[in-house]
Amino acid sequence: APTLRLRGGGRGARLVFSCSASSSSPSGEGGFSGKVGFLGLGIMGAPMASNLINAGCDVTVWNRTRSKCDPLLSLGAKYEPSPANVASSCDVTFAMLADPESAVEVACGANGAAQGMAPGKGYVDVSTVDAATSKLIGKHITSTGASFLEAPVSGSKKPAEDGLLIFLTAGDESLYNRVASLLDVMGKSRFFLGDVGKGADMKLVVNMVMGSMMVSFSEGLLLSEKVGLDPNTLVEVISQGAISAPMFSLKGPSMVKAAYPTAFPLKHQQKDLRLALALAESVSQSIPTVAAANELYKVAKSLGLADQDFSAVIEALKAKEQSK
Ligand SMILES: NC(=O)C1=CN([C@@H]2O[C@H](COP(=O)(O)OP(=O)(O)OC[C@H]3O[C@@H](n4cnc5c(N)ncnc54)[C@H](OP(=O)(O)O)[C@@H]3O)[C@@H](O)[C@H]2O)C=CC1
Ligand SMILES: O=CC(=O)O
Repeated sequence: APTLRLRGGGRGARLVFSCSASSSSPSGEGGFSGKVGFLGLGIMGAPMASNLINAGCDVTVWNRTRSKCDPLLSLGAKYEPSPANVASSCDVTFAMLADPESAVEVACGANGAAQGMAPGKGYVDVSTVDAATSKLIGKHITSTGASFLEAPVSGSKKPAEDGLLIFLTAGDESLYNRVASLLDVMGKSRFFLGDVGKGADMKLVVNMVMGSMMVSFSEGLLLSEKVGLDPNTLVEVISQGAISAPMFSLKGPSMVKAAYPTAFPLKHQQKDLRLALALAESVSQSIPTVAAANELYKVAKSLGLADQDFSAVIEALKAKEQSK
């Protein structure tokens, strides 16, 4: 059965954490002793790796764009020139990549992590991908004798910086227990959901709800303005009622000003909706609201908003209005 373990653990730099602590729990969890690799230093990967370094872990990093490693190297990280090199020099390697294609390339491609894997090592993929991709990566990793855990995260740039992510893990439970203290540095809670694929599925279901909520919120903001209400007042009213959500309170004020500082890139939200639609189709479930939302994110991408925050989807609605 799925288990939830809440920890007061990761608070990034605010927590003194020993990577070689040796306490253990009945589930086999203990402090992590060994070297940690981190592949992919984008919006999420960089703060997650920083928190591990600040907690005292021995971290080795790699990123396709080499310059993004520099801030981590300044904090004390080591560098290796390929995912294979990171994996072979570390005990456990995390990967935070953009999408299924990049996650597969980094894990299974030329000089990919699988080439540096061996029995006793572990690979933890924290990217948001679909179950089939995760299973493919898991197969490559475990064929080397290493262990595999998928662990996509819920929570955005700020929770990543604050060590307050929610891990949705599945796969090798021994590896889950082995890296528990590392997950607790980067997150506030963790779920172990069973076989590889269940973490990916959970993440896609959560994000399809989030993507649709953002579209609905956007429609409300525009409609309120059009009928002569102050959209800032709408944000305030929503924040006090049953549909209050941190996402609305956080992003609403800047959306009213047509500002979309990127925390969760719109292109990644659209990727998640695309993958969620395929997941629903695999079990013949109709998700018409998500399908409609996905179309709007696609329009937003075509307007050049792919790298803006996903709240910029409101601009696709505005464009529809203008083309009337
Ligand atoms: N941002 C958010 O709020 C959240 C994001 N996520 C998920 O986490 C993952 C990462 O997101 P985020 O950090 O925001 O994304 P970014 O776009 O900021 O970072 C993507 C990372 O993937 C790397 N990458 C992309 N393509 C390739 C490739 N072909 N080969 C090697 N590396 C590649 C990038 O390298 P380079 O620097 O060279 O471009 C970068 O390190 C995504 O799956 C996203 O859906 C999950 C929760 C929250
Ligand atoms: O995947 C995005 C998030 O905010 O969670």
